[in-house]
Amino acid sequence: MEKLMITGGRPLHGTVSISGAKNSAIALIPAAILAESEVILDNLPILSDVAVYAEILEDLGASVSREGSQMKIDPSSIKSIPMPNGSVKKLRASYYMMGAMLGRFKEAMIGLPGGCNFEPRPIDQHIKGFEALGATVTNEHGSIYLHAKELRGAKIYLDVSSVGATINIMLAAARAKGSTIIENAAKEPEIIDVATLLNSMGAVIKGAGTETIRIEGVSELHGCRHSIIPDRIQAGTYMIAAAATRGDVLIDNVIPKHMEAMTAKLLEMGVHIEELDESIRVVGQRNYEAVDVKALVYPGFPTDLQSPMTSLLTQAEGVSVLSDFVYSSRFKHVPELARMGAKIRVEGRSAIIEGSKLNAAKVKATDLRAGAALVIAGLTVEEGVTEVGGVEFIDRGYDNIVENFRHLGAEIWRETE
Ligand SMILES: CC(=O)N[C@H]1[C@@H](OP(=O)(O)OP(=O)(O)OC[C@H]2O[C@@H](n3ccc(=O)[nH]c3=O)[C@H](O)[C@@H]2O)O[C@H](CO)[C@@H](O)[C@@H]1O
Ligand SMILES: C=C(OP(=O)(O)O)C(=O)O
Repeated sequence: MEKLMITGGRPLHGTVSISGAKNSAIALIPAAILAESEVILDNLPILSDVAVYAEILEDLGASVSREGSQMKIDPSSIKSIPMPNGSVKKLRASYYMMGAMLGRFKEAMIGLPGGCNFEPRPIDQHIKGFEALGATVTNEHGSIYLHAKELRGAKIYLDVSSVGATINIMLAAARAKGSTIIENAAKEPEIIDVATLLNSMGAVIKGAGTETIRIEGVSELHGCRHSIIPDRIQAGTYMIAAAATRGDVLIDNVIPKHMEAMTAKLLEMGVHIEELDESIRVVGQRNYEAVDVKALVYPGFPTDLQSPMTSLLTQAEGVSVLSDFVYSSRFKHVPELARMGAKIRVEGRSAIIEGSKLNAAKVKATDLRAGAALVIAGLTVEEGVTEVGGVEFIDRGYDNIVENFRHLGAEIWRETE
């Protein structure tokens, strides 16, 4: 097991280039199995979740090769094989194999997904969508069995605008007979990215990025080449780290429009921000104002930046209230930050954060973004060494995190426990 060691107190300076988005990559890779020929993905991040997804496809007989940030997937010899255990248990997004296999083979057997379990994460809306398309879905001994004689387009109203359910239904509906309409669809940029790939493969999808998505099913999809959008959550994490260390960092290869909720909150706190075409410069200040943050679905403040933001708010003067309206109890980072001297109490779906100086401590990440929060907290500590365990969670979602922070002047390194 590895841990990160951090000697903080150094303002971050320089430029960091953001890789492709995890939450796009791990939907685009399964989407590729809907094609009959090779799909090439560019700007792929180097993450453990991506490596695990490549394994899943290889286990099914696809040919997958990777060179740097490019992955070539030839799904022509893929087979329908049950996947009750193994790699599918290692990540959350293995649920996309349900929609992709259903679209391609009209059947699938997949173990319930793993990944970050900061609270119960139901998949009832995914199942409701598959059933509406004509599939029979059963849950037996921890695996989901899906089968359809034929997939037929349907009108599906999502009770919650779920990212995963929206994408999963798009995957299955792309090769169903007739039209599908998803109402109350999620609007996250990664959904547009998946629709763009599917349309380049020959699918007919309109409205991705709005609450109504229309899909005209087609009988066959072909290979194509696609470049993945930048990771807005990694970008937001570096913006927060720059502000927290009172540094001056240019975050490059971002889509500033995707960062609006983050940028607005930093400006409200008193952080200096310059927005350029494909980059954002964050200049930290000595004093920050306490603010209230509400994590919501896109274009609201992202829940995935809620934990890193908690660490920054410990550096503000006064009391901030951070509420998560997507995941009501995503606060496993709070007791760990408390070990570092943070004054935070959780009430219902809110964390109430009082500004305070943090101290070095031995802490443990229990999920990906909790890990990012602890690294940021460690970077602000002026004396001593902070030890962050649970690095395997951080490696799920941060491409080259140690090298990137070192390049920005941080003293951070890996050690084996
Ligand atoms: C692989 C991936 O892209 N993960 C992201 C995706 O997760 P994921 O797709 O799992 O998250 P959802 O958008 O589905 O979840 C949003 C909310 O809907 C609820 N819900 C969801 C599905 C369902 O069938 N029933 C239900 O009740 C969830 O419990 C949660 O409260 O979006 C989340 C919210 O932006 C992010 O935190 C994750 O990083
Ligand atoms: C929760 C996250 O990811 P996943 O849904 O893949 O667990 C995340 O990226 O913060």
